[in-house]
Amino acid sequence: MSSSVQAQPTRLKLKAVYRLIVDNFLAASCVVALVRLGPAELISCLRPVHLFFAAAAAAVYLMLRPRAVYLIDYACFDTSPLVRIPMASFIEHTKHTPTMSERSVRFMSRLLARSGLGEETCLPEAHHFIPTLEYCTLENARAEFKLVVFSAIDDLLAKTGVASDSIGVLVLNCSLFCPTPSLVDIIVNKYNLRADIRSVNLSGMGCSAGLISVGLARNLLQVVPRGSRALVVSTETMTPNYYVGNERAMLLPNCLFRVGGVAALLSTSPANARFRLKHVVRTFTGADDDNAYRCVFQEEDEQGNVGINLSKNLMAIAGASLQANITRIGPLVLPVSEQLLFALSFVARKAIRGTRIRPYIPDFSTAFKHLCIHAGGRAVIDELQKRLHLSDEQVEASRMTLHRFGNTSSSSPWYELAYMEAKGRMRKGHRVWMIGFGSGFKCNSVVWECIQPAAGNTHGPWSTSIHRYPVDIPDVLSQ
Ligand SMILES: CC(C)(COP(=O)(O)OP(=O)(O)OC[C@H]1O[C@@H](n2cnc3c(N)ncnc32)[C@H](O)[C@@H]1OP(=O)(O)O)[C@@H](O)C(=O)NCCC(=O)NCCSC(=O)CC(=O)O
Repeated sequence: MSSSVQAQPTRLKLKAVYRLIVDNFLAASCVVALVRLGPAELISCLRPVHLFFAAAAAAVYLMLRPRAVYLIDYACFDTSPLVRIPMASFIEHTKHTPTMSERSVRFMSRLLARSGLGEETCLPEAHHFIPTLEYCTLENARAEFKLVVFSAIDDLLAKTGVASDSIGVLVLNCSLFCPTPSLVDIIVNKYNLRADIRSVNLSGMGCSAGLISVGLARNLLQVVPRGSRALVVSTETMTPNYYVGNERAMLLPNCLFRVGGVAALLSTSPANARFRLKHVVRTFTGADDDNAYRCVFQEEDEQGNVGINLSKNLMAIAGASLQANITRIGPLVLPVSEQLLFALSFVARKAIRGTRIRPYIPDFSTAFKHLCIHAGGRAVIDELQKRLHLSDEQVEASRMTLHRFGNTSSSSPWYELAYMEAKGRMRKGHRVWMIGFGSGFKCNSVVWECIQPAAGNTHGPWSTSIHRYPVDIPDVLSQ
């Protein structure tokens, strides 16, 4: 025991030296070569043709490279205490739902105690009435959507001082509510947006769609006039999604999903921008794997009650899809030293079959300062923490967001970003990794680099509660 504790600092020191050497190898070799050549010899080596090709290559690169995209700002829906659902109220409420058995009520009560959700998460107004299903109307669903999304957009426009008629692109994702006219039409109508706006409404794409929206907005910004603005809205409308049957896998979403939403403003102009978009990486594992495809599945139970069936395999599938995602994002973000170790372990595992060489898990703290992992559920965060060898601090924003807001679907990484900012932990140059998971099965990543941290925690979803966080979250709440 004591020798392993002593070995730990030595190993860390050795790793630091290894990184220093490997990560600076190329730069150091260039400097040595230049010093050995000397300036006179260097100039004599250069011919006009070299300069011509260098200038031509630079010109082609400048013309063809994609435009940089910036995040001007974002605003998360600040959930109102009026629609708060303490656990006791939730359980009391389900007891009055005649189609739910006593066994189901006990099951949900047990799940809630272990879910990692706190007492301040919010459900839409309709879910506070009995019998709930009678209030889950189209009109109430639209009202919930408008409350969440208009509040977030109003905050965003007020924060940025941007006029709504300067928005040229609108991308919205909401998985389970897809009325006609569409949700983007509701926004265009309310804010009197331009007649030539390029608008896209994504539905049925699950919790990872918020990051798909960011990627889509980035792509659309490449083909509209330079400096245009894109409004990205991510939300889930809970009103029509109250499951009243007794299938355990379909009762789970009732316990986990809560109200939330975000509006974010992107642009190809860096003016007043707070973050720069570095990478968007999408991976999809549902093509040849029915388990992955079906692991978040909307369906009817035997009594015809519609709900979302969450498979018990979800954690394993999320882990595998994360593996696919980091294999693609790793080379884009990790320093050479980490990539080399990853490649060596990969080759060793392939070459020496039958031996138990564990795959090398890169140290992502060398690439990112902050992680925003979709707050899908306690077990999902546990799985990711284990897979990526993350510290408690690295998953703090995710656990605290789950505790304070519940699983708000595609907007959850934004509540986590807001958490980090409200804590005053963001600095210029810090890199943020947002990871989203969702039905399909998809794992998507977005990387931001901070240009300008938030001025303070006077406004936003955490403004009234951040002083109470982080909180200790026991495995099981005493009941
Ligand atoms: C709900 C939990 C907090 C419960 O934690 P526990 O430590 O108690 O876990 P556990 O596995 O022992 O589960 C407790 C009891 O619930 C049952 N149970 C758990 N998961 C179940 C499931 N999917 N279907 C049916 N039953 C299930 C177990 O059998 C057990 O019952 P018994 O005790 O009788 O044996 C955790 O399982 C969790 O976080 N699960 C992940 C939730 C999830 O899938 N989130 C992703 C949402 S989808 C998403 O975010 C993306 C998208 O929608 O696109």
